[in-house]
Amino acid sequence: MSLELKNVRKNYREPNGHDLPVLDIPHFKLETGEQAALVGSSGGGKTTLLNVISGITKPDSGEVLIDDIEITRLPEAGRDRFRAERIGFVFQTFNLLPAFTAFENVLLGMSFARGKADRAHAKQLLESVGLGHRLTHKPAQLSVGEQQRVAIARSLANRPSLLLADEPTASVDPANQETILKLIGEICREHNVSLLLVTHSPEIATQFDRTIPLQEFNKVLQNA
Ligand SMILES: Nc1ncnc2c1ncn2[C@@H]1O[C@H](COP(=O)(O)OP(=O)(O)OP(=O)(O)O)[C@@H](O)[C@H]1O
Repeated sequence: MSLELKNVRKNYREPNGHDLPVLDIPHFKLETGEQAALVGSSGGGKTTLLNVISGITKPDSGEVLIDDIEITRLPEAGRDRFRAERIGFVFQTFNLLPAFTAFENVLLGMSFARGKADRAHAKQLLESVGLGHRLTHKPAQLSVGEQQRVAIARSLANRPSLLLADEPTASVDPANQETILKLIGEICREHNVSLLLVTHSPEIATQFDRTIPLQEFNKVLQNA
């Protein structure tokens, strides 16, 4: 899946009524199958950018094109459907459902968009993140690194073509960070998924094909 942003701007309204510019992106492109890490400091607009790309937040102006479909033109329900069917997410806090097993968490990730759960695919995903022997464990019975691996398996449950990862190793201890990053990279390659990862850590970013400082293409940060 290719992703392109053109002249995307987003301001927030501050409690005092002033506008707070967060994004002003003349152009950004992620090619099909590419893996890129965006690096930016806290408050630089990383989460806002991911929300704009996935259609959760509408920019004030500009275009977001995914495989040449202008998602910024879709109505909210259309953006929700597009996101559910085509985009996977990995979060800093894993957002697993505590009452369900690893296997059920992955199954639940797929049922919303596709209408039917593919049990064999869920099992295969958990096996490919090294958790074939932990299918019936609940999140509290898994280590933190294993929980993140379940979340990675779940993020690909709907066979998305773009994976957005927001600080995916922030809750994982340093020894496991590299393993998790490698795993995300490998599983995206294996399933032909484009990857956009955001992080505040330049060290994490260097592990990907392309490292892009947010300030390089977000003019708000250049003018700050
Ligand atoms: N709904 C909102 N209303 C007003 N201001 C907001 C809103 N959401 C975010 N902001 C502000 O916009 C800026 C960018 O926020 P954002 O969450 O995108 O940054 P970030 O780079 O993801 O930060 P962090 O790494 O700390 O999570 C911050 O200064 C934040 O305070």
